[in-house]
Amino acid sequence: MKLVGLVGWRGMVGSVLMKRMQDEGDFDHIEPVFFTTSNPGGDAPKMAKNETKLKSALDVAELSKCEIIISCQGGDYTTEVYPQLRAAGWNGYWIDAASTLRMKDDAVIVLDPVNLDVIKNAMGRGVKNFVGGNCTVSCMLMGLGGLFKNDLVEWMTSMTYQAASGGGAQHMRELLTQFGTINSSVKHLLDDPASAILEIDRTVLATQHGLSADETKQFGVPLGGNLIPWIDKDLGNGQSKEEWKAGVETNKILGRGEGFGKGDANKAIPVDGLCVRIGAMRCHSQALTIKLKKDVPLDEINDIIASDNEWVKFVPNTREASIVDLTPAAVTGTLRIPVGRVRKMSMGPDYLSAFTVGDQLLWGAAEPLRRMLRIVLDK
Ligand SMILES: NC(=O)C1=CN([C@@H]2O[C@H](COP(=O)(O)OP(=O)(O)OC[C@H]3O[C@@H](n4cnc5c(N)ncnc54)[C@H](OP(=O)(O)O)[C@@H]3O)[C@@H](O)[C@H]2O)C=CC1
Ligand SMILES: N[C@@H](CC(=O)OP(=O)(O)O)C(=O)O
Repeated sequence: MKLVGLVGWRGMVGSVLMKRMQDEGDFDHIEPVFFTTSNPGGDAPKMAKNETKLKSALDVAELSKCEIIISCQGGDYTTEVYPQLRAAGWNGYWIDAASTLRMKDDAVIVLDPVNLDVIKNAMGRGVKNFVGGNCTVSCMLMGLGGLFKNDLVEWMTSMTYQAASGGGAQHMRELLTQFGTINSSVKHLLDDPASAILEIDRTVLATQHGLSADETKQFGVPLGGNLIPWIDKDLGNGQSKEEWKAGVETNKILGRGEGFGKGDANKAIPVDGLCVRIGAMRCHSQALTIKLKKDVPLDEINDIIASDNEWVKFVPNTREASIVDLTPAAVTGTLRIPVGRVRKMSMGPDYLSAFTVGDQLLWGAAEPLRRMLRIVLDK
C-alpha cells in the first residue's frame, strides 16, 4: 500500500477531509502517516495503522518517505516546506488545498467531475502537483459545468454571497459571537410584543457600531446583520483577489486560455464579478449572469445543467422550490450542488440567469483533494 502523508488533518478543512475519507473507505487503500506542526510524537488519530505517532510536518526526510502527501495546512506551510521537498529530490504526488501553487505551470487545479481529461493528460506528462481550486470557483463549476463543456458560454459574471467559513474557523466563531451580542442587546425588547420595531432597529445598529475590537478581530467590521463587499487582497486595479481567481482559475480548470491550448476553441472565457461576504456559516452562493454563444431553448439548457454530474440538482424556477432547496441551510453538510433561478433575462434570449449554492468545505475544499488521491491510487 502507498504511504500517504497527511498534513493539516486536524484543521477545519482537514477534519472535513478525514470524515469524507472515512465515509468512503479511503483508508482501506493507503498506509497513512499523520504529520503535525505543533505536536510531534503525539498520538495519531484512530485511522492510523502502523505509524501511530505524529511526525513533524517540518521533517523533510520523514515527508520524503511518502509517495503522496496531502496538505490542508495552509499557504504558509506550502511556501515553506514544498520547495525544500522538491529540492531534496522528492518526486511524489503533492495534493494541496492552499492556493500557493495553483497558477504555477507545473500544477493542475483539480475538480475531476469537470476536468478529469485535464488531470489525466497532466499525469501522462508527469505532472505531480495537484491543487484544489478556489471554493467559489469549484462550487460554480460543479453546478454550471455542463454549459462550459458544451461550449455555450461567451462570458459570465458571478456575484457571490460567501460564507464566514471561507475565512477559517475563527471567522465562523466571530460571526456567531456578533449575532449573540446583537441578540442580547435587544432581547428585552423582543420579549415585549408591544415594543417598537424602530427602537429595536436603533439598538441593533448601535450595538453593531459598538462591537469591541475583540468581536471584530477577524473581519475588521461587523458581519452579523451586515455584509462585506470585499474578499481577499486588493489587487490595486479595483478588483479583489477573490474576483481575479474567478476568471483565471475557471479557465485553468477547463484547460482554456493562453498556454493551455491553441485556436478559438481554447480561448479564455471572461469570468468576472463581485465577491461579497455574508453571514452564512459554510455554504457559498452565487448569482450568475451568463451570456450564451447562441440562443438555446430553456428546456435544453435545463437538461444540460441537470445531466452534467451526479451531484448537481436542478431546482425548478419557482418560489416554493427556490426558498426550500436553493439555500445554504438546505445544502450545508451535503455534496449537493443545487442550481436554480434559471431563466432567460430581459436583455435577450442569449442572456441567462442562474443561482447556485455549494458547501465550501466539501466541494469547495476537501472533496476534490480526496477524489484526486483516489485517481492517483487507481492509476
Ligand atoms: N477555510 C477554507 O474555507 C478553505 C481553506 N483552504 C486552505 O486550507 C488551509 C487550512 O484551512 P483551515 O482548515 O480553515 O485552517 P485551520 O486553521 O482550521 O487548520 C490549520 C492548522 O492549524 C493548526 N491548529 C492550531 N490550532 C488548532 C485548533 N484549535 N484546531 C485545529 N487545528 C489547529 C493545525 O495544525 P497542527 O495540527 O500542525 O497544529 C491545523 O492543521 C487554508 O490555509 C487554505 O490554504 C482551502 C479552501 C477553503
Ligand atoms: N477565499 C475564500 C476561501 C479560500 O480559502 O480561498 P482560496 O483557497 O482561494 O485561498 C473565501 O474567503 O471564501
